[in-house]
Amino acid sequence: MASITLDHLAHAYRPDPRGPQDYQLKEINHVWRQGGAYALLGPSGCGKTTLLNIISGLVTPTTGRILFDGRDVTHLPTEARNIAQVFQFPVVYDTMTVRENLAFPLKNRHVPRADIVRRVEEIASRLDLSAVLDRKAQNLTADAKQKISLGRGLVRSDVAAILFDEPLTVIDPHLKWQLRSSLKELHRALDLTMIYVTHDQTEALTFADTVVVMHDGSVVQTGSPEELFLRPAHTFVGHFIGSPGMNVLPAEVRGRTAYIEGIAIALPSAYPALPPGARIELGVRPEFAELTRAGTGVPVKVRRIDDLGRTRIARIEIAGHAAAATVPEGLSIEGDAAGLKLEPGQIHIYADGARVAGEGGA
Ligand SMILES: Nc1ncnc2c1ncn2[C@@H]1O[C@H](COP(=O)(O)OP(=O)(O)OP(=O)(O)O)[C@@H](O)[C@H]1O
Repeated sequence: MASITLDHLAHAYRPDPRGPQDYQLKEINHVWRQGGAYALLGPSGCGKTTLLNIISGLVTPTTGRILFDGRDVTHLPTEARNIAQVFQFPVVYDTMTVRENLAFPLKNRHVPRADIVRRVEEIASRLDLSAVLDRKAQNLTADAKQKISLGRGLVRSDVAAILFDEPLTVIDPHLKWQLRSSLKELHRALDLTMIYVTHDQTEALTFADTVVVMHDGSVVQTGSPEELFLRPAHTFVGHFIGSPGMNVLPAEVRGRTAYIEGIAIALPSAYPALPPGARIELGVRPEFAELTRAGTGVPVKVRRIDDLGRTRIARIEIAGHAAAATVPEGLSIEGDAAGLKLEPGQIHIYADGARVAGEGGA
């Protein structure tokens, strides 16, 4: 196990980068704490795999350093980094049994036989593979093969970190939730540093204690699932996390009031430090925006109401801008006119996408 430090790390695939636009990974400074459960979350093409490959040694960064427990490994090859990796698609030896597959990484490192037996059985049991331990891998389903790949990643106790690159892509949907919780339990039991790359917020939020959100080659926020939900540092995080995502509306802010096309919304704090000329937006999650009767709160137009089972979500317009709100139990709306009540402490103000802290709040 190790803590992994990314020190002023940046990467451009072209050999002669001329400016920020040439970098697929913009400068990152981050410490992956020893024993932490991390997710690296972001849409396709944001740079997740590039960063993972820099950590594992498959890609050498254009600038910056990578340190394992303070030791500079930037120019060390993968084999010298003691990293385990699990990829999207199974990497198993078909002609070996499940037991032999799981034991392989340990045998290679001359781990004592008794330790191999114990560890293989522990990992097999946690991944529900005990019943097939003596079967050849080739006859197993794609799900079982991917579980073997996960097991091969998890079986070593001496690795600096385990990197998972979208490991549940090929797994049948009904098994996914089960494996997600198995991985979480495995993390608790094995005390290893785990970095889980995904574009799926549910996978990231259920697995990780700390989620690193990437957008367009940059880390836009690092925080607990709760922080990402309650205080999105960037409008992208607000959109990307949550279902539906945060409402982001163009606004003007004067004193403790925001105006959306002239409609006043009271704010809990003032924002004297908003940069002049910046694009100002108000962000509020649908969970903190409640539909009310027409004539109360902010006037809105209701486009439709979606019944999601446990909750109802109204698709609304605020001064012509699309938004979503929660419909409280028992509220019935006649026609398309309604009101909107916002929870003041859950309103955020953004300048050019970045959250601005208010001043003098309650
Ligand atoms: N070998 C390469 N040469 C040039 N550009 C590359 C190379 N590999 C990736 N890129 C580019 O770098 C950017 C980041 O890609 P990367 O694969 O790291 O993103 P990602 O978030 O992992 O996406 P995905 O989930 O689709 O793999 C993309 O614009 C991609 O086209």
